[in-house]
Amino acid sequence: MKKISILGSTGSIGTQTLDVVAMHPEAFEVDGLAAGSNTALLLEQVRRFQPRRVSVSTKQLADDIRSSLPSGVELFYGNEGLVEIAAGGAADTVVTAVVGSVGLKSTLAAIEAGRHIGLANKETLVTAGHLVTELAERKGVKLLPVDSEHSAIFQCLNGENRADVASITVTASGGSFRDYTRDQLKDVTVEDALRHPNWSMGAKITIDSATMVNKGLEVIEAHHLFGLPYEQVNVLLHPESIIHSYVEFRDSSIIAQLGTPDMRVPIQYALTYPDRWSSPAARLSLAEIGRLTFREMDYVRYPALRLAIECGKTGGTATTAFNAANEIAVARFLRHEISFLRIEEIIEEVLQQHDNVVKPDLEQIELCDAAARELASKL
Ligand SMILES: NC(=O)C1=CN([C@@H]2O[C@H](COP(=O)(O)OP(=O)(O)OC[C@H]3O[C@@H](n4cnc5c(N)ncnc54)[C@H](OP(=O)(O)O)[C@@H]3O)[C@@H](O)[C@H]2O)C=CC1
Ligand SMILES: CC(=O)[C@@H](O)[C@H](O)COP(=O)(O)O
Ligand SMILES: [Mn+2]
Repeated sequence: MKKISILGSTGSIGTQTLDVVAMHPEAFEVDGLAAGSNTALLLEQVRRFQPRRVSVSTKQLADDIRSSLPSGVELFYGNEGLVEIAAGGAADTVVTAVVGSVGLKSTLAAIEAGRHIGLANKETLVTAGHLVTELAERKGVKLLPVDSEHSAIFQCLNGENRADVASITVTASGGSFRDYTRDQLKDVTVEDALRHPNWSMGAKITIDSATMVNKGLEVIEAHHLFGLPYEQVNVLLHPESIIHSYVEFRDSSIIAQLGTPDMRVPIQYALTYPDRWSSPAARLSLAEIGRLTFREMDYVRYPALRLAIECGKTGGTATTAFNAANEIAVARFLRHEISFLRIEEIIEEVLQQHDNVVKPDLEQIELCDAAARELASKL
């Protein structure tokens, strides 16, 4: 039995992780679940998966559900609660599926405690990639990618010599507005932006996908996960999201990973690596699809992607500021406070005022994150 804990069990990745657990009850045991505020769903998950430890985002929510929990279940709350679920208990693997850099401390705590990480929470690597990867290396902990593109690259690299890698290419669907001109983006609504053509995901990542910030975060995530310089990380538009990403080797061979868009596949692979188990994901029929299409990435149409890659190349706290500004701007867009195009403007304005710290420690990252959030909230 593999014991797993999930940070963000009530979200898109969290619930799909529990789907994978439910498909293999003989193999997985749920040790801990951390949710934000969806206590109704959390209680349902507690009844079904019988974790020993749970957490919610506030003391009030913890007080609200205390009497509904079976006896013996330990209850925590707040950021300390996330850390408790990540590092306490007895999990072998922690799936990091909270959204945003709020996941950083708990991810570091899980690694410190020697837990392998099923890493969905890409913002953690964007905000403090060097801290996470260095600690994982020191602790001998595996960072197993859940993000579909990174899982694809991870699978393509299986058994390969890293020195033979010429480049990796992260594919991008183009998001909800892939066929819109920049002029047409002026009046788009939150509801339009939340309609991703291929994936059903949480609200924040769906907006990130529409601005192409998601691909920027993923380039930075790939740089940290696979230890490659930015010059060896490419992005390619691929509207069908069938080729999840690929690796080109120095002999010109390309190995790609393909599949129908279903996050249960990369989630399960992170939990069963290096083994492959059966999955209910729809089988891919290339004959039925007939044609896959690709387009050169357009960095003028998607300026936030260019900006993210520039921040990655700058290094230090530039990516921390980028991520924090984006988190605030997306939250404001989702609350209908700003327009869609204002998201990338706010990121750019925050970066213009950012004083970069090279090789920051955790405290410097937290300070930078807070400052960028404050500014992005005011702009
Ligand atoms: N969805 C997808 O297909 C993919 C997602 N990812 C990444 O995975 C991560 C999760 O995304 P997704 O599942 O879509 O997001 P969702 O918004 O669907 O879920 C987020 C989860 O985090 C919880 N949460 C939010 N804030 C807190 C907090 N302060 N304390 C504790 N828990 C909190 C939410 O709880 P509650 O709902 O109870 O408030 C929820 O369980 C993101 O980093 C995303 O970029 C990567 C690849 C694909
Ligand atoms: C499922 C997944 O991994 C998402 O990150 C997805 O890739 C979003 O798609 P695009 O950002 O390519 O639109
Ligand atoms: Mn992805």
